[in-house]
Amino acid sequence: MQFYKYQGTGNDFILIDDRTGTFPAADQALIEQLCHRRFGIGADGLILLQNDPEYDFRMVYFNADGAEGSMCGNGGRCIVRFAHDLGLFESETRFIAVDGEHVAVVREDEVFLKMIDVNGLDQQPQLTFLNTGSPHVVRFVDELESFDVLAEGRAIRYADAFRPGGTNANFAQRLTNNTLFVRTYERGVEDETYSCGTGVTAVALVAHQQLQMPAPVAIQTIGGNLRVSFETQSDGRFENIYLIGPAKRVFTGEIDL
Ligand SMILES: N[C@@H](CCC[C@H](N)C(=O)O)C(=O)O
Repeated sequence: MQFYKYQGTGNDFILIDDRTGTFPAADQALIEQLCHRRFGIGADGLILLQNDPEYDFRMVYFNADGAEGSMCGNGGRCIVRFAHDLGLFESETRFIAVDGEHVAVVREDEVFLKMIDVNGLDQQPQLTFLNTGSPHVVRFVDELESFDVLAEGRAIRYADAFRPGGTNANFAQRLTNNTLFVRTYERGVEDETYSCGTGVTAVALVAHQQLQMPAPVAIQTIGGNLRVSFETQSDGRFENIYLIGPAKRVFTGEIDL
């Protein structure tokens, strides 16, 4: 079976053209092994591109632990680039994912991915919880470079308050008027990743609400730079949220099943 490796700001994924619907998607051990960085191809997740009667394609996303995940923003940008590389659309596409419909535009190196609307933020002492397609905690810290994202992220990810599903955990530091540095502990990878698309989206919305940061918010991650644009409604809702940044094919190969 042929696979394609893509990355979006260092969040890396195995992409499979599963328009035949023959990939063994229920085999969690296989997906975990393919994502393993010693025994497999190595990736933060695996994504199937499947047919859908009403959309250009369907995105099915699995975390590196082999379980089906909630929405992946960087993976969404990568599958849009993949579908574009396969010739499924010219510049604008409409696809369906676990959290609903998405539209996206490819413009040179960048993919502009429309995210789901966000209804509100749950402000708790020292942190904020919200769902941008995946569940995210946002916490602002000083000295993010030297912050222990693994230990602090894991503690939030498994905290009683977020059981049973758990949450992803993002740590952010303001750099300029509209720029943030963000590091993320990802549920399902159970480690810090180089970037998390739904995570930086969550951070941008919280930064707008709590730090009055203007849109678009620019985000630096370990793996590169992203932008998040959005519109705010008087009732506190966020609409027309776009995650913007590069997504690239890295290599392709054969899986021995
Ligand atoms: N890397 C992703 C987030 C993927 C979802 C997450 N790990 C989960 O299932 O909670 C992104 O770019 O959004």
